[in-house]
Amino acid sequence: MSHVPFRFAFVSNSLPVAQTVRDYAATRHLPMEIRLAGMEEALPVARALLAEGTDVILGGGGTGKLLRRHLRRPVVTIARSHLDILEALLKAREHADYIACTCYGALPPWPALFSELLRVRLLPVPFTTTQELVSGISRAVDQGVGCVVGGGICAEIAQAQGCRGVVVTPGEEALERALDEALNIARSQQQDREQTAWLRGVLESLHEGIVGVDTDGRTATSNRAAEVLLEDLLDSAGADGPGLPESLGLAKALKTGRGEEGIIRRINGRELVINTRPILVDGKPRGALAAFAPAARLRDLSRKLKNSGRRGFIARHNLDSLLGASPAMRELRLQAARFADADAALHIHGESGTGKELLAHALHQAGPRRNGPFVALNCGALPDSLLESELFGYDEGAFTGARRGGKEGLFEMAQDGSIFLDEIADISPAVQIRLLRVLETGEIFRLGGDRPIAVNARVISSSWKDLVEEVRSGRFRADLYYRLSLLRLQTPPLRERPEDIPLLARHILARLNMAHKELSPHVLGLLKDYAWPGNVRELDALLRRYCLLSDGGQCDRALLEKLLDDLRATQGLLAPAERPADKAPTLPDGRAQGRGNLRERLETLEREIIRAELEKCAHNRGRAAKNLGISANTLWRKMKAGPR
Ligand SMILES: Nc1ncnc2c1ncn2[C@@H]1O[C@H](COP(=O)(O)OP(=O)(O)OP(=O)(O)O)[C@@H](O)[C@H]1O
Repeated sequence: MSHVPFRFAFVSNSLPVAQTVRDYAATRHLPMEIRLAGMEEALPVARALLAEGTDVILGGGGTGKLLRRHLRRPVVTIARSHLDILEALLKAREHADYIACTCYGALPPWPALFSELLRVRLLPVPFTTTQELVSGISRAVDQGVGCVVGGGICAEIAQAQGCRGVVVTPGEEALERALDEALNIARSQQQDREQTAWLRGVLESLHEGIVGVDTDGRTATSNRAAEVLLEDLLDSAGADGPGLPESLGLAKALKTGRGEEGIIRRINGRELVINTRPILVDGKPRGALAAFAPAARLRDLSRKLKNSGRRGFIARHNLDSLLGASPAMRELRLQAARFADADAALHIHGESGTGKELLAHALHQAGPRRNGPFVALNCGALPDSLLESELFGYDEGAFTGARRGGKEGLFEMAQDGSIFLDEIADISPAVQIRLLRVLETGEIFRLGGDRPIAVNARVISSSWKDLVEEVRSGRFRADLYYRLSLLRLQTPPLRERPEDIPLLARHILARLNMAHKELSPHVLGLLKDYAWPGNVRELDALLRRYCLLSDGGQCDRALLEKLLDDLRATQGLLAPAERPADKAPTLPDGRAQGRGNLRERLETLEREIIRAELEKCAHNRGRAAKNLGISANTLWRKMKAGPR
């Protein structure tokens, strides 16, 4: 027996009819619950059945019609066919030729026809309540009918009044039709339930809040996200909050029959972006839906999307990229981790190549803006006009050749992220003023634009020049300095932490796919002895050169010595004022100034240094060369060159 997953119930006031229905249902293996109830009790009985999980209610002619009128769920009536009525009339004719026939509701057309056909007198007894049925039958009996034909309990009522009664039981055809209909209804209800479950699943899996209202503005549906976003405006049962359809734009969608996209409203203290659409069934409005999300989340998504298409706007390094086990580097990492969270303007001071930019990336990555863009600009590399248009952007027509539609500046691009301004000490007084204004107001004006644009970017700046010194000498505005350096970090020069050199050297070789290249303790010693005015960048460059020129995996000590000598020879090319790393012996000003071009002056200076060192070492060339970190050969060569 195949299992039918539905529950049916037949509500009737007649036991024989109920038995007929149950017997027939059994032949089709359909479970059928039977409830005997008079017309007055039929409705509460049916409601209780539905509440208990009955899928479809069936009722006899009168009861069925009554239930159909009052229940919101479909009800199947087992309507007796004309054949069933004819059969009952034939049975009644055996006993009487004046017969009453009961009819629920309006008078049907068949009594006249059947009366003529069967050559009997028929008296129709219309009723809608048991009371009417009883009094109708009683009147018919008084009028002399010899038999009462009808459904349900009419036979019992007739018998109670001393008259014969014949019940019209539904025949097979009527039963078959009714049970087919009940099955169809149950199946389509199940499909509806499945569809609803899918829809609910879709609704609940959305991050957007969804609220649907009917044409009266009453909430018809909502999801969990809506409850979270609207809080007490929409309680968990989905009841309406005050004016919710208005604030969500639903009232307008209902009124105009048109939806809208991107409505921005502040509801419950939260800025929401709302899309609405009317719900039309057969072209007629049946309600409206609103889908909404917090504006902040949409901005976040759009920023991520923007960033994914913009290479170079992502911080590539984190605090672990900042190598070094020296106490100075450990302390720097610790402080950086703390400052990253502080989310205030931060200035990094340090010599060239000490990792200021790397640190800026790491600060962004470790801070609350890590999901926002990281935009970097070397301020020293650009002329004023270009620097301003890069930083602040420009409006269309700001200057000849300005791009159509204008251009977003880096401050705008860094929205909700960080902007790294390298070589900040080099910006002109004009740019300093503009930058100060941005930091003070949190707004920028594009070049040629008159509309302030709010910007929210953490400013990280850096400089190898000492900004305090720059302020003192009047080259840098003090007010801007204070704005930029609420927090300060200093990257230590490599010569102050020679213990980091082996680690850095191995890391650089590994990055060059040269991890197999050995560095003997002697070579590492040479590296540690060198002053590294160009810091880690210089170490990086030297090792690159070393890898290019040396062959095999062995440590080529001679080559490294030569490369270091070459470095020393070119060291002087950096003017001392621009090379804070170079804390080499200073000489009386007059001699340092010298004469000739820069190279000649530097050579003079170099010879002075060597001479001073030789004097210090009692003209022991080996010791002097060692102290200066060059080979004895180089020292000899440099002395031989003599003054030109
Ligand atoms: N502590 C460190 N660990 C690993 N790599 C480092 C470290 N410091 C610097 N570097 C590397 O050295 C190079 C120079 O670093 P960076 O550009 O950050 O220095 P900088 O101080 O900003 O230099 P400049 O002032 O000249 O712009 C980069 O390749 C960087 O990865």
